[in-house]
Amino acid sequence: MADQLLSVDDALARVLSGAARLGAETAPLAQARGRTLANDLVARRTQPPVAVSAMDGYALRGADLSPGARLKLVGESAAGHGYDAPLQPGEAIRIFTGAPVPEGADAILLQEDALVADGAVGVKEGATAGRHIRAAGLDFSEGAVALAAGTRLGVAELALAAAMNHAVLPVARRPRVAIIASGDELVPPGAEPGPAQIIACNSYGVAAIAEEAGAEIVDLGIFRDDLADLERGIGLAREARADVLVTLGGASVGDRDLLRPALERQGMTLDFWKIAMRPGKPLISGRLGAAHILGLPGNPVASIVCALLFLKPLLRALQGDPRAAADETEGALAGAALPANKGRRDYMRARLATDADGRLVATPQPLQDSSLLTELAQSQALLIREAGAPPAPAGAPCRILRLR
Ligand SMILES: Nc1nc2c(c(=O)[nH]1)N[C@H]1C(S)=C(S)[C@@H](COP(=O)(O)OP(=O)(O)OC[C@H]3O[C@@H](n4cnc5c(N)ncnc54)[C@H](O)[C@@H]3O)O[C@H]1N2
Ligand code: MOO
Repeated sequence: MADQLLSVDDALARVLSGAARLGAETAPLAQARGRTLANDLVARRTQPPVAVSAMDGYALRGADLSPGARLKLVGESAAGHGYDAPLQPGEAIRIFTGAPVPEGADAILLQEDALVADGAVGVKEGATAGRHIRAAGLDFSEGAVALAAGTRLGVAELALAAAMNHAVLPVARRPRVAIIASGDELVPPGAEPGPAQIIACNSYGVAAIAEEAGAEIVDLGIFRDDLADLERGIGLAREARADVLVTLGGASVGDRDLLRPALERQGMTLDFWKIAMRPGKPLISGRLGAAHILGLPGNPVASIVCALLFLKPLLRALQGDPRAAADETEGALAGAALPANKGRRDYMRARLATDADGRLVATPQPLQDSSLLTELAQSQALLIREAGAPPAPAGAPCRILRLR
C-alpha cells in the first residue's frame, strides 16, 4: 500500500548514505570546468600583490589637494612598471589602472578632473581626489583558502583558481555512469520503428543530467525484456567499471519487468524498491560490488524526474560536493487550484510566470501523465505536492524545483 512506501527524503538519504567521494586526480585549468575540487585550494600569492590604482589619473598626497593647487609631475606608474621613489609633498605622478601606487601617495585624481600643463598637474574646479586605491590583498592573501574542497568549478571559480596561480587543479575523479535501456518496443533514434515500436529517448535525458553533474557516460544501448539479455547488459556495465549503473524501464510489477531479478541474479544487494513518489514509484536502489545501482522507471518523465532527484545528488556526493544534501526548492504561488494529494509526493510539471506584483506563480500543466515529454518540455519547474496534502486554492503558497 502507498502508506508503506519509503518517503522521497528517506530514499534519498539511503542513496547518499553509501556514497563516498571517489579518488582524486589532477586537471589543467582549461579542462577543469564542471569538475569538483578534491582539496581546499590555498592562494599561492596575494592579489593585488601591492597597492594599485583603480583608475587612470594622477597619484598624489590627499593633503596636497587644496583648491587651485598645482602639483609637480615627477614620473609615471603603469601596470607592470611602477614608480620606484617615494612621492614627496607637492608631487604627483601619472598613474594607470592596475599600476602600483608609490609610497607616500594616498589618493588618485581622475584624469577627467586634472588640467596638465608645463610639467604640472592642476586640479579642476570642484574636483576632489578619491582614494581609488586597491590595498594589497584586497581580493585574497597568500595562504588563504579561497576555494573549499567540494566546490564545483564554474566560471568564477576557474578564474579565481587561475588568479591564485594554480595551473593544475586537484579534482575528484568523474563518476562513470553506465546506462542500460530495456524494452522489446525500443529502437534507437534514427531507426525505422515497426508499428508497435517507439524510440528509446530516456537515455538522452538521463545522460544529459548526469553529464551536467560531472559524470562520464557509457551508453550501453538497448536490451530486450529477457533475463539473459539484461544480465548481459549488466555484465557490460561491470566490464566498463561503472561507478553507477542506471537502468531504464522494466522496474515495475509487470511480467516483463525483469530488471530487478536480473540485477539480483548478477549479485545486486537491493536497498529499496518502490517509493512514495509520483512520477517515479518503481525506483530501484542497490549496490553491485562497489557500483551504485539506480533502476529508473520507464515512463520518460519519471526517468528524468528520478534522475534529477536521485542520480544528480548521488553524482555530486561521489565527487565530494556537499550540495548533495542541499534543498534547492523555492517558494511560489499556485497558479490554479490544486486537488488533494494521495499517498505519494507529487512532482507536477508546471509553467512559471510572474504576476503583476512580481511574485513567482507556478501553474501545473493540464495533463500530468508521466509519458508526456511535450508537457515536460513546456514546463520550467516541478510543483511539489506533499503526500496527503489537502486541496489548496489558486494563490496558495507552494514549493517548486526549477527544471532549468
Ligand atoms: N499494475 C501496475 N502497473 C504499473 C505500476 C504499478 O504500480 N502497478 N506502476 C506504474 C508506474 S508508476 C510506472 S512509472 C511504470 C514504470 O514501469 P517500468 O519501469 O517497468 O517501465 P516499462 O514498463 O518498461 O515502461 C513504461 C513506459 O515507458 C516506455 N519506455 C521504457 N523505456 C523507455 C525508453 N528508454 N525511452 C522511451 N520510453 C521508454 C515504455 O515503452 C512504456 O510505455 O509502470 C506503471 N505500471
Ligand atoms: O513513476 Mo510512474 O510515472 O509514477 O507513473
